[in-house]
Amino acid sequence: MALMTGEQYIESLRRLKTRVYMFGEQVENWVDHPIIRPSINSVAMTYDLAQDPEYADLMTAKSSLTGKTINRFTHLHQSTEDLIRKVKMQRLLGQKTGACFQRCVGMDAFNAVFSTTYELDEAKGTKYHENFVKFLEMIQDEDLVVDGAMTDPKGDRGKAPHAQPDKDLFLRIVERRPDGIVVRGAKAHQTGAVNSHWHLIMPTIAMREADADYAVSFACPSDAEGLFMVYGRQSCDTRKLEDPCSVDVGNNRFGGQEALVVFDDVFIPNEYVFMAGEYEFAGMMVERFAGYHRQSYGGCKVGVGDVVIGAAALAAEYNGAEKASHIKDKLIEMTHLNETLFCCGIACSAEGHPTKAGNYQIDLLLANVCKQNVTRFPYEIVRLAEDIAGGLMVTMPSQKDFESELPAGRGGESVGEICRKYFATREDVDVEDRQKVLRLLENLCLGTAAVGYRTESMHGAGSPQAQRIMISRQGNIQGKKDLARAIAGIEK
Ligand SMILES: Cc1cc2nc3c(=O)[nH]c(=O)nc-3n(C[C@H](O)[C@H](O)[C@H](O)COP(=O)(O)OP(=O)(O)OC[C@H]3O[C@@H](n4cnc5c(N)ncnc54)[C@H](O)[C@@H]3O)c2cc1C
Repeated sequence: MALMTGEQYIESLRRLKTRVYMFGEQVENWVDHPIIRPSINSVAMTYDLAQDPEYADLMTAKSSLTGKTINRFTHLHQSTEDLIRKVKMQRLLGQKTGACFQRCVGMDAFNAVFSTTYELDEAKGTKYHENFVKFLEMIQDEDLVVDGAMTDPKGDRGKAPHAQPDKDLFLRIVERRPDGIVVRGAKAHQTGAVNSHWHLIMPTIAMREADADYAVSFACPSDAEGLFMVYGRQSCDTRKLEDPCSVDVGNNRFGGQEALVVFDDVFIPNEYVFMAGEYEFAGMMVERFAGYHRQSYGGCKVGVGDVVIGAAALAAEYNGAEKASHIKDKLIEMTHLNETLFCCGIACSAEGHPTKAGNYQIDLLLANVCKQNVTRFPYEIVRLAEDIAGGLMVTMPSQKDFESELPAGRGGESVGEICRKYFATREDVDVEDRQKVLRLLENLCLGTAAVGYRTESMHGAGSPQAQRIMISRQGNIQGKKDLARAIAGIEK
């Protein structure tokens, strides 16, 4: 199989025996569950767009491993052009779904594990790179989705993994066998975990010798024995249970998803192990994955930002306020912020360079600057969108009220007629269209999609301080002091 369709992807999930819990119960048919399905639809879009000749250049690539045409989400970047196409592909997906489409974390993990295992083997004489290449060839050939799993629960943030009172708060090796390892622990906040075929696990922080059992990287199928997931709630998620087709949901087709992934003594055969105790290389893997993922946000958040800006512009138009100079200026500001993020995504890609293993890596300083801006600008874009939208975005009666035929008015007008009368704006604007756009904005600013657009912008790929540490390391203040000395005529 070269490229799957969205429908084939959804059918492939039905064949997995993935164990999922939600609201305290095991979910049997999670593929069709109204809360989960929109996130599956978002991933399906990564398949459907790859089938469309219009997007072939962005969505597909020639595999550096097999020479076959593959989905770009499984590709090892071969050039700065590849890195740029990745960011453009992510913007496209954000525009088409208005949500998190979840497949980026796996792609970022592939590229980080590929280059790190190469250098690890070079230093230690191990065979992890060979293992990883075989694994990735299978993923590319079968066009599978892989959860990129880095974040451990971490317990007491002031203590190293081995010093935690509960040793499972960082994922670790609990047994070494001749044919593989047994792992125990969990990965938290895992994007797209439930609808992934495989998980690619990486350590969450740089480690010392005492943490060697925690320096572990491996791949594992979603339905492995001992693996299960607890689905994460999102704001307003149960609206999908009330009626998945209601205008109140805001985005009926697409969404994102996170879960706690638990490894309750899972056996990993040697062929899927990519690091097992080489703690000196944990930091390299973390830094590379984080770098790629910080680049990613210069694409996906920008695409969703395009939808926020478009919705705000429509809300202004429906209100009859679109010609006001301050509204125009606010839309300009939103666009300026959004395009600044895109500039950062493109810049760190254009300044990329090859790794020893041959795939391309982004410029680390610029990727961290990109993500640092992402921790701020979507919040300002959302603030301006809420300003333009007006209060009805959060006070609007339900779709059921708009449809109610219950007489309420003096003259027998129904609740629905009353709602349509008082929430009408321009004569040529359908009240339902106004409802739809305000609910979409609510979804993006405060509802299920805000998980991806706001809080993931803050913490995903690392909280803001993590980028500031990298910026301080990469910023070359010493070199800048030399420049100043030279211009000022100060001798060293
Ligand atoms: C929507 C969403 C999707 C995500 N998807 C994924 C995914 O697919 N894969 C994945 O691996 N991860 C994922 N993450 C996890 C993300 O990388 C983490 O949220 C992030 O690294 C922060 O970790 P935390 O949430 O545990 O926050 P915390 O570690 O609790 O951080 C909270 C605050 O405490 C500070 N802090 C924490 N520890 C220290 C310390 N030792 N010293 C000083 N300050 C400290 C932080 O800087 C921050 O300000 C996702 C997160 C979100 C919100």
